[in-house]
Amino acid sequence: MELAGLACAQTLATVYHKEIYPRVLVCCGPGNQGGDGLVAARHLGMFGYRPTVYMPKPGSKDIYKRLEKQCQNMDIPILPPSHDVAELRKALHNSDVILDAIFGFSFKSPIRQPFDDVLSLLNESRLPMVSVDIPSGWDVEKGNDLGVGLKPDVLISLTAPKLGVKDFMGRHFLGGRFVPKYLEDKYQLNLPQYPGSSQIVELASGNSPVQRF
Ligand SMILES: NC(=O)C1=CN([C@@H]2O[C@H](COP(=O)(O)OP(=O)(O)OC[C@H]3O[C@@H](n4cnc5c(N)ncnc54)[C@H](OP(=O)(O)O)[C@@H]3O)[C@@H](O)[C@H]2O)[C@H](O)CC1
Repeated sequence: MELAGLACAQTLATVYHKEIYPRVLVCCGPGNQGGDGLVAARHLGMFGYRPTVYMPKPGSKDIYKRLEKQCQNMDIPILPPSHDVAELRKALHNSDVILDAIFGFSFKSPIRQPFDDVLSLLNESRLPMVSVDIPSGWDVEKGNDLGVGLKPDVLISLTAPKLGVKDFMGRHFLGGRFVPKYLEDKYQLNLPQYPGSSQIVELASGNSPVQRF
C-alpha cells in the first residue's frame, strides 16, 4: 500500500504540476485502493500540494484508521463521511485535480449508494482526473462496458495493467515496483523497466502488457 500510494502521488505530480494544480481532491473507497489513496494524499502533502480526502464510506479495517490518523497528523482535511454528496459538490468547486482511489479490481457492478451519485458528480465536474489501477466503475476484465465508470485523463496501473484497461487511451503509467523477477517470470508479466529509482514508468498507449485476473 505504501509503494502503491507513492506511485499514485508520483504519477499525479508528473502530469499535474503543483504550481497549476495545487488542490487535489483524493477520493478514497472502502477497500485497499482507498488505503492507496490515503497514502497518496500524505505524499502529495509532502510534495507541496494541498490535498483534501473525501471518503464517503470509510474502510472498516484498522489499517484505514491508522492511515487516516497519519493524514490528520499532517493537517490534511478529511471531509465527514456522508451519503449526502453536497459535501462532494462543494469540494469539487475548490479542487484543481481529482485522484480517483475509490474502486480497484474488486469492484463488482451494480454501483451501490452513495457511489453511484459520487461517480456521476466526479464525471460531471470535468476536472482533470487520475485513476488508480482501474478507473472506478470499470470491470477488471470487461472495462467500462456499462458506461457508468469514471473517465480519467491519466491511469496508474499497479503491478501490471489489468485486462479491463486494455482500451484505455489516456496517459498510462505503471507503478507498484515490488514484483520480484521470479514472480514476473512465473506469471509472464513482461513488465517494462523502471527508470533509475523511480516508482513509476509511463507506458506507450495501446501496447501495454495486460494481466488477466
Ligand atoms: N497487486 C496489486 O494490484 C495491488 C493493488 N492494490 C490496490 O488494492 C485494490 C484492490 O483492493 P480491494 O480491497 O480488493 O478492493 P477495492 O479497493 O477495489 O474495493 C473493495 C471495496 O469496494 C466495495 N465495492 C465493490 N463493488 C462495489 C459496488 N458496486 N458498489 C459499492 N461498493 C462496492 C467493496 O464493498 P463490499 O461491501 O462489497 O465489501 C469493498 O469494500 C487494487 O485495485 C489496488 O488499487 C494494493 O494496494 C497494492 C497491490
